[in-house]
Amino acid sequence: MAPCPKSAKTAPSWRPTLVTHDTPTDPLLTITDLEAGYGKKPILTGASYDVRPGECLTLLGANGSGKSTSLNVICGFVKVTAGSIRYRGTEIAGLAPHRIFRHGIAQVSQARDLFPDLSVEDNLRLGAMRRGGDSAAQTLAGIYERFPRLAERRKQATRTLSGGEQQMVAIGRALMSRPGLLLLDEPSGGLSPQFCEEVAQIIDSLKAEGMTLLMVEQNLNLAFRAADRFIVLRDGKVVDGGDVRAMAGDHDAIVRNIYL
Ligand SMILES: Nc1ncnc2c1ncn2[C@@H]1O[C@H](COP(=O)(O)OP(=O)(O)OP(=O)(O)O)[C@@H](O)[C@H]1O
Repeated sequence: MAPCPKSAKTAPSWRPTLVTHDTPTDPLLTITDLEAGYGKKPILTGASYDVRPGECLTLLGANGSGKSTSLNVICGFVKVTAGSIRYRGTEIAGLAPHRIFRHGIAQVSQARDLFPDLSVEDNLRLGAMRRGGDSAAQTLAGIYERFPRLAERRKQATRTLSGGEQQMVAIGRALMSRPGLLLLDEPSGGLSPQFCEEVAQIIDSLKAEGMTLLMVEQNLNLAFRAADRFIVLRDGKVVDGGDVRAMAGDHDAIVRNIYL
């Protein structure tokens, strides 16, 4: 096992603020009867679920069940054909992606979507576009405290970083916007066991700081370690779900439900 990475143990100066609501139990995100797809091909066919403040909800499901599509719909990259997406009580279904981003939803996509020829710092700064000025500089300092490895490579072209380091840039860039809801699509995808552990520790620290997370993750060890609750998508609908701790480690039952 690789030594514990320094980056995940270092306490950052910036921490996400806990969201505040009129009622503490209000969901942060409420998805109701959501339908979406590509052209005439329906993918989500009436999905309903919510994400509560400060929790990590993991979307599970077989390949092609619509997990990534769900995140892309929430961000406005895939058009909603029916149903509702309410974030902090405001309807965001149908808004353009930049407006949804301004509402405080940031995504780390599977492809990471970094600008390979830009420096690490320039990629990070792009994440602060919804804000600016001194607070962006302060947040950048916090990101470097959280990821010292990126501080060392701040002037380096992003394409020259390892896959794991690029994932840190992608997560760091999303955090630069100080999101109220962070969407993570396969954060451990294609990473070595050492970086998977590092990603798991990053998620642990974000959760400890009160960040709300909606995650798609095929690595079930990571999914169940990070998640408070899970839902299972099948044929574009939610067919199962529950509290991870209540499963008391009986993850096989969930896996059977996903794949059989
Ligand atoms: N841009 C697109 N155009 C057309 N079809 C698409 C597009 N993106 C995804 N699909 C299709 O939508 C379905 C759901 O894809 P999605 O990526 O949401 O699944 P997933 O559950 O995340 O799968 P995986 O676990 O394999 O990543 C798949 O059949 C896929 O081929």
